[in-house]
Amino acid sequence: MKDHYVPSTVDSCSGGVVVFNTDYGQVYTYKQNAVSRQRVYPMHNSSINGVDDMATLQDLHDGAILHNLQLRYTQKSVYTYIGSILAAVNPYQRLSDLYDATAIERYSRHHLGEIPPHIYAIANECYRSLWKRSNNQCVLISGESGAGKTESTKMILRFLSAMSQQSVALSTAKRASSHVEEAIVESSPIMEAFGNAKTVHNNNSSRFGKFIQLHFSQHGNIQGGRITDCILCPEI
Ligand SMILES: Nc1ncnc2c1ncn2[C@@H]1O[C@H](COP(=O)(O)OP(=O)(O)OP(=O)(O)O)[C@@H](O)[C@H]1O
Repeated sequence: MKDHYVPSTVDSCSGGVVVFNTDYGQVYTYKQNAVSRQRVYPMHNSSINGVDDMATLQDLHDGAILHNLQLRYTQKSVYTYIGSILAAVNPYQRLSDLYDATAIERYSRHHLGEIPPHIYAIANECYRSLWKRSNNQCVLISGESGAGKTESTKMILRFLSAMSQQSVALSTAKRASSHVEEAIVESSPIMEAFGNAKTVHNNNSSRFGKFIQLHFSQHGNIQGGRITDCILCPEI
């Protein structure tokens, strides 16, 4: 309906009264003459079945976006594209196999959009674009407190670290192992120990923003990195 569109089915229409059953279990009853084309829209198939790229949704309103995310969430698909942007819904539980070594391997072999949306696909696109575009690449992660930004950052670092180690293994110009990848991945708990706190929104809330820079060699391995803290949140 107009204030907040919700997916519904017409249950009955008789005696001048229309009864809608929403997909979320509510029942709404309206006088038939109050149900106008401005208030009720037919749902497009893309909204009914759900899409993994919301740029292809044919219904363009908040309700369609929220419904698509909800539909995918119930199917344990927490990632959805909006073109080249990734929307992540925090599952608040470990989803088996979603982030393991097999997933890293799989996403490293596919371009963005070829297989289901994933944070690794964004990391892979970023890594490949370093050479494809011969330019620095940047991933911006934003969301409200507890949305999963810190976890997403760690996933990206994990993926890039794996790519780095792979490139070293493949490189003919072998380098002395400096364990720089491990150092970067393992820096997270140390940063969290100093800068995180329990809040009403998040048990492990970062009370500062992070600008993380990684430096890659021409061979594709991480040579070094830098973490700059910013946007300090003093209130807890
Ligand atoms: N992909 C995920 N899979 C499983 N659990 C997750 C995932 N992302 C986040 N979580 C859970 O949600 C909690 C909050 O996530 P996180 O700390 O990343 O949020 P945040 O956006 O960084 O919050 P803040 O802005 O308060 O620091 C995590 O401690 C973890 O338990």
